[in-house]
Amino acid sequence: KDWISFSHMSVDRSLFPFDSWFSCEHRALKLSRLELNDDSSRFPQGIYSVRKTIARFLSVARGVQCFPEQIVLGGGTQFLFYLLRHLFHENSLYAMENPGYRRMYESLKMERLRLKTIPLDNKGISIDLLKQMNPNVVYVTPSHQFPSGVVMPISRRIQLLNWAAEKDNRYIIEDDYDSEFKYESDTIPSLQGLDSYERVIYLGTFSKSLLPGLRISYMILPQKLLKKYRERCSFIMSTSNALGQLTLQQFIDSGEYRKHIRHMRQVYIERQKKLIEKLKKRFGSTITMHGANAGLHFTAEFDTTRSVEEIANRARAAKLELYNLKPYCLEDHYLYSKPAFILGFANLSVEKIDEGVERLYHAIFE
Ligand SMILES: Cc1ncc(COP(=O)(O)O)c(CN[C@H](CF)CCC(=O)O)c1O
Repeated sequence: KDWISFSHMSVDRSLFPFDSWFSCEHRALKLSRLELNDDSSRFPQGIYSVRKTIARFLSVARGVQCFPEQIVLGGGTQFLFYLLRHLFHENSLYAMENPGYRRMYESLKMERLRLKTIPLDNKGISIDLLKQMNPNVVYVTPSHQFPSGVVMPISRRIQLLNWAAEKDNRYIIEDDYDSEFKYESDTIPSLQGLDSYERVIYLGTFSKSLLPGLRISYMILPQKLLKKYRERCSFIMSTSNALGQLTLQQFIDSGEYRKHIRHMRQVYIERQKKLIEKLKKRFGSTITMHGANAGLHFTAEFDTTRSVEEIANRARAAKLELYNLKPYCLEDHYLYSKPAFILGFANLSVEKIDEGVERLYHAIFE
């Protein structure tokens, strides 16, 4: 039998419109030779016309307000964060959500930055604990908290923005990852679009809406930080390849991007509903699910005496790719009362859902 995947790590490549991507690349190669043969020192922030396309798309899709000049394209969110941290004060205190995105946590630790982790409540990062910790920079994933899946409601977004506006040298890094896919509620506007005090740095990526291998990510700097970026970082050449940028621009401007997102939303919502239905039927009251109304994964706690490790081993033996939440519980705070796992459905076709749930049940209870 072949593997079945609950991985949250990738997208369903079998549904990627390679043909239209290829014709966009062909057009880019034909029409944009000028930008292609310029060395990337001329576009440290990425190709201007590509940034114009992204700015336009973001204002429609996420209510983001920005000029193309504020956008910096980069080969991955972590690299952009590495640039960004050079714009803040030397001894800034950083904070991030717990459970949270371990790769960001490791990036902060590697840079030996002062860092506090802040637990979540049912609306996202705890605003009371944030006020107590009083950091300068807080990193949040409001659209679909990573990994818990909590969608930060407007009320908490306003609290966060008011907190940031209270004092100088307070910034919010909004990582809007996974924001393309919303199911029940309609899209909640980004923090960046609600921010009128220039305190939000917006991080975005095409890794989930297109392909992680593209390595096209972007950040939007408020004017004050843009000025610092140009003073301190403009010697750093662009890390986002020009052909990828120009193909993406054709893909968005031709309407293919909007079409693809609409198609994938249909596909993912059908899988998500079928998966939740099957899990409820099979696990009954032994399963508690969180964060299911957005993104390409949700989390589930299981009322079992079996350990996370043993379940992980049994899943692997049954060829079921399954990630648990321990690696995302930072600083050894295991924030779940029972064994908790990430259930991703981007790589789980509808036909495989029944078998996938059976293997999961076998790994946990049989
Ligand atoms: C919270 C968060 N912000 C950004 C990205 C995207 O970064 P980039 O492709 O470099 O633009 C990810 C990507 N997450 C990966 C795939 F899901 C890895 C998950 C894991 O480390 O478990 C992510 O979780």
